Amino acid sequence: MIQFMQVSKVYSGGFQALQGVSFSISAGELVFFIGHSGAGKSTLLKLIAAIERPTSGAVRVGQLNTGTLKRSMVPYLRRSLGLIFQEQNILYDRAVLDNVLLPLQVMGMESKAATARAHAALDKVGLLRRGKANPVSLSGGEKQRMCIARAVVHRPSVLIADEPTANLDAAYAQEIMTVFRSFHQVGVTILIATHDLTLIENRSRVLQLYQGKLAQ
Ligand SMILES: Nc1ncnc2c1ncn2[C@@H]1O[C@H](COP(=O)(O)OP(=O)(O)OP(=O)(O)O)[C@@H](O)[C@H]1O
Repeated sequence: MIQFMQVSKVYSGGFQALQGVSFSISAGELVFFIGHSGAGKSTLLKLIAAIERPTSGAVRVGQLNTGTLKRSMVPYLRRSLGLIFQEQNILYDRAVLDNVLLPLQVMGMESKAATARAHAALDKVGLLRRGKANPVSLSGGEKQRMCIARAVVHRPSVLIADEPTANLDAAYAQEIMTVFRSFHQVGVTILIATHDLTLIENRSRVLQLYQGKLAQ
């Protein structure tokens, strides 16, 4: 359901971040992307979400070609995706619940249904009782779980996380992985870029990037 066909990405300054990358991921897989800093992991995830566009080759997500997708269709693509990127965009002037509600409000969901969904999302990440708290009062691990709740509140079929455990100690990192595994168990496709090899279980699928190319 996610397919990269000979994908290359050259940024406007001329830097080649990805070169001839091809792979496919089936619905319901859990895949880790690893590789050195600057290997192209974030770029690859951004191409899936049409945050960046490929310079050549094709990226398919379901029926959509994200490289050629019209701007007006990008929200439609994003509805099937939950995004957890390093720039977290947490709103510190709003409560945890309101941060999680935001994507549903943007989608125009009616308030009662949206609140029920947001509570359910907070429950899944173990933060139901922190809904009224200000995000400032959350620990690093709790903030990251709030971001996961916000990313899944619209029930995406694919969850994309870029370094979701960066800056977290080992216990918090394992908590975050437990949350991801629980979504994986109910059929969500999970893509995680990480430097932290301890997150990866033996049976997991791992795609390694080296200088913009997929290592074989
Ligand atoms: N918007 C941009 N403009 C120009 N160059 C960029 C841009 N974004 C990323 N790059 C460059 O592309 C290369 C790949 O970056 P990317 O963020 O995809 O790597 P990464 O594997 O995710 O690295 P890290 O693990 O450090 O996050 C880097 O050398 C980076 O400097």
